[in-house]
Amino acid sequence: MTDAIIAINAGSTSLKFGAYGMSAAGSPPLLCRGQIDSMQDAPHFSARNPIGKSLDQHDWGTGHAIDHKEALRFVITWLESNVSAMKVVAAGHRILLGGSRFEVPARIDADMLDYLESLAEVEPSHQTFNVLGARALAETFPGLPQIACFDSSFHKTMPEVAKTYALPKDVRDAGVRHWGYHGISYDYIARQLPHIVPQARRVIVAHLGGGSSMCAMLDGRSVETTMGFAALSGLPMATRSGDVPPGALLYLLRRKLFDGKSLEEMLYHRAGLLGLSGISGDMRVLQESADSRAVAAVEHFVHAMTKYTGAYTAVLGGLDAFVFTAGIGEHSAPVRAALCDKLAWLGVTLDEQANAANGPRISTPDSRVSVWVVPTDEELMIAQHTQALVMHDDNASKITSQSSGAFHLK
Ligand SMILES: Nc1ncnc2c1ncn2[C@@H]1O[C@H](COP(=O)(O)OP(=O)(O)O)[C@@H](O)[C@H]1O
Ligand SMILES: CC(=O)OP(=O)(O)O
Ligand SMILES: [Mg+2]
Repeated sequence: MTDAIIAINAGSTSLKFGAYGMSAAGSPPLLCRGQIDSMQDAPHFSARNPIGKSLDQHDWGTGHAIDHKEALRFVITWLESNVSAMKVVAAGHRILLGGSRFEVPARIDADMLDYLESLAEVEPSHQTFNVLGARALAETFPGLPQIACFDSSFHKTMPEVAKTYALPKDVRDAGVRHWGYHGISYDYIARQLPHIVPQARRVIVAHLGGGSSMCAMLDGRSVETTMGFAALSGLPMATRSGDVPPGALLYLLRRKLFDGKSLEEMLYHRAGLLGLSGISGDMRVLQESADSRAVAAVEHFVHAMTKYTGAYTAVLGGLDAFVFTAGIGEHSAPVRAALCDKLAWLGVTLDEQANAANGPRISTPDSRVSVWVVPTDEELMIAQHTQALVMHDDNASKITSQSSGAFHLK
C-alpha cells in the first residue's frame, strides 16, 4: 500500500484533483490526476496517469450543471473504486482566502473552518465551496489530517502601498484591503522561473482561466495583482465582471435596479465574457463564434490585459518576461497572439509557430521581452505543502497512525 495525499483544487468552472505518494526524499510523486471541467454547462470528468494516459472519462451531457458537492462526491467515489494499492493518509485543499489569521498553509481544524467560512463575506464564491470540500472530507473520513493552502498567501509580499485602498481608516480597519488570489498557481510559476528565465527579474504572469488575473513579480515575489478584495475585480472573467467603477454600483443601488443580493449574483454570474457576449463565458465557444458580440468580448478581454501590462510594467520599472498560464493562457493561441500584438511597443515579437504549438517560448529569439507558456500545477503545490506539514507535525503523525485504515482505496 502506498501512503497517498489527495490534493483538491476547487475552481469556478472545475474541480481538479491529484493523488500523490508520500515521499520522505522530496517532492511527492504523482500517482494519478484528473478533473471535472465545464461544471456549469457540460460537465466532463477525465483522469490520467502520471504520463498523461487517460484512465477514465465521464460526461453528464450538454445543458447539465453539477455543483462542487456533487463533483467532490464523484471524485472520491471514483478514487475509491478505481485506484488500487493506495491508502489516503492526508488531504490538501486550495482555499482562496486565509484572511488576517492564516498567511501560510496550516493544519485544518473545526475552529479554522468556522473562521474560513466567515470569510465568505469577503469572497462569497470560492470560499464557500472550498470550505465545503474540507468539511465533506472531514465528515467522510474522520481523523484524516487535512491542510489548507491559501491563494491569498503569495500576495503577502505586496508592498503596503499596493495592499491599501484609499479609504478612511475605520473602513480599512473593518478589513477592506487588497488581498489578491490565484496565489497557489503564481507560487508554482515563480518556482519555475529560475529554471526557465534565470536572468528575468521583472515578470508579469497572466493566469487566465474561469477566473482570470495578472500578477507583477519582482524576483519571484508578488508586488501587484489584479484581483483585489474579492476575486471579482481586475480582468473580466468567464462570468465575473472584473473592474467596474464603484460609482456605477452605487447608481444601480440608488435606482433600486438591484439590491445587495441581486447585485452580487449579476457581478459574479452574469457579467464578464458571458455578460459582454450574451453567448458564453467559455473562451473556446467565443473563439469559434463569428458573432460580432463574441469578437467584441474577446477584444475587451485583451484590452484589459493590455492596460494592466502597461501599468505593471511601470510598477516593475520595466519588463523582462511575460508568462501565460491556466486554461486560456495555456491553450488559446489567438488570445496570446492578440495580446502580444498589442505589446509590440514593449519589444514583444511573437513566434507564430511556437504560439500555435502552445510554447514553451512563444517569442522570437530577438524579442526584447521573452514570452512563455508555462502550464500551472496547483495540485502539486498543495501536495507539497500538505506533505511538508503532515511529515513535520507530530500531532499530525499521531493522528495519521490512529486513522490508518480509515480510507483505504482499492
Ligand atoms: N483550447 C482552449 N482555448 C481557449 N480557451 C480554453 C481552451 N481550453 C480551455 N479554455 C478555457 O479555460 C477555462 C478553464 O480554465 P481553468 O484554469 O481550467 O479553470 P478554473 O478557473 O475553473 O480553474 C475554460 O472556461 C475555457 O474558457
Ligand atoms: C480565484 C479564481 O477565480 O479561481 P478560479 O480561476 O480557479 O475560479
Ligand atoms: Mg483555477
